[in-house]
Order: sequence, then structure tokens, then C-alpha cells
Amino acid sequence: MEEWLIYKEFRFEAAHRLPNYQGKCSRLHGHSWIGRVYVRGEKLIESGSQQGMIIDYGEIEKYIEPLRDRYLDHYYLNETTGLPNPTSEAIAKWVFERLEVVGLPGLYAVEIQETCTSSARYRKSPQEKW
Ligand SMILES: Nc1nc2c(c(=O)[nH]1)N=C([C@H](O)[C@H](O)COP(=O)(O)OP(=O)(O)OP(=O)(O)O)CN2
Ligand SMILES: [Zn+2]
Repeated sequence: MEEWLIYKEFRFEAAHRLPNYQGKCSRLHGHSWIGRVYVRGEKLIESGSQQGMIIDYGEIEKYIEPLRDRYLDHYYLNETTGLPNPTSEAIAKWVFERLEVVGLPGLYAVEIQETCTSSARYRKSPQEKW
């Protein structure tokens, strides 16, 4: 058995605040966020223009784009995601669940990097089969 794990990165500028946080992050502030969508596969496409791929990176991007354009890029995340406390962890889960709903094949994890030094990655626990 073998497996590949690939990711497609996306970027967005957005504001948020953590209302319950004791400190500066309770204030409205913004970040240049980086997201990474991880896709897992055990078999490479055998022929055609996507030969040797799990899935075309461009295909992954097609799933991400509507989310980025409608909810993430240049938005106030507390408002657009509806999350009461939009931490990196919560946003990673929020993005994962939306990609799951639209059926991104092989979806494995979503990472949200909030600053150069801080990042959170969400995936379903291995025992939870989906
Ligand atoms: N586990 C989490 N901790 C914190 C989150 C989070 O989403 N998950 N978020 C924040 C703030 O939103 C903040 O914007 C980011 O925190 P931090 O990395 O501490 O930001 P700094 O700019 O202060 O980073 P330094 O590298 O220390 O300069 C807080 N915590
Ligand atoms: Zn922040």
C-alpha cells in the first residue's frame, strides 16, 4: 500500500476578532491568511493529461475559489463564517466542512496559517471514517 498527500495553498486578506480573548486579539485586526487544503490518495491517475497526479492542483482550486471569494477574502470573518470566536482552529474546521459538503475528492485536512508563526490544521480523527 502506498499513499500521497498533496496540498493546494490559497491566500486571503481578512479581519477578525476573538471576543472572549483576554488580550490584543479581542480587538478588531487583520491578517494575510494562508490556507492549505490537503488531499490524500492511494492511486495515481494512469493516463491522459493528468497522468501521475492524485488530482490536478487546478481542480482543487476550483473547490476553494468560491469559498475564498464569497466568505474569506477581504471580509470580516466573524460575520461571514458566523463563528462566535473565529480562531485559526475554528476557521480550519469551517473550511474543511464546506469542502466536504461540496465533495472535494480525497479531502484530508485543512490548515489555516494566521501569522508567520501561528497555524492550525484540522482533520477528522482516523477512526471517524467518511
Ligand atoms: N490557539 C490559538 N491561539 C491564538 C489564536 C488562534 O486562532 N488560535 N489567535 C490569536 C490572535 O488572533 C492573533 O492574531 C494571533 O496570535 P499570535 O500568533 O500570538 O500573534 P502575534 O502577532 O502576537 O505573534 P508573535 O509571533 O508572537 O509576534 C491569539 N492566539
Ligand atoms: Zn488574529
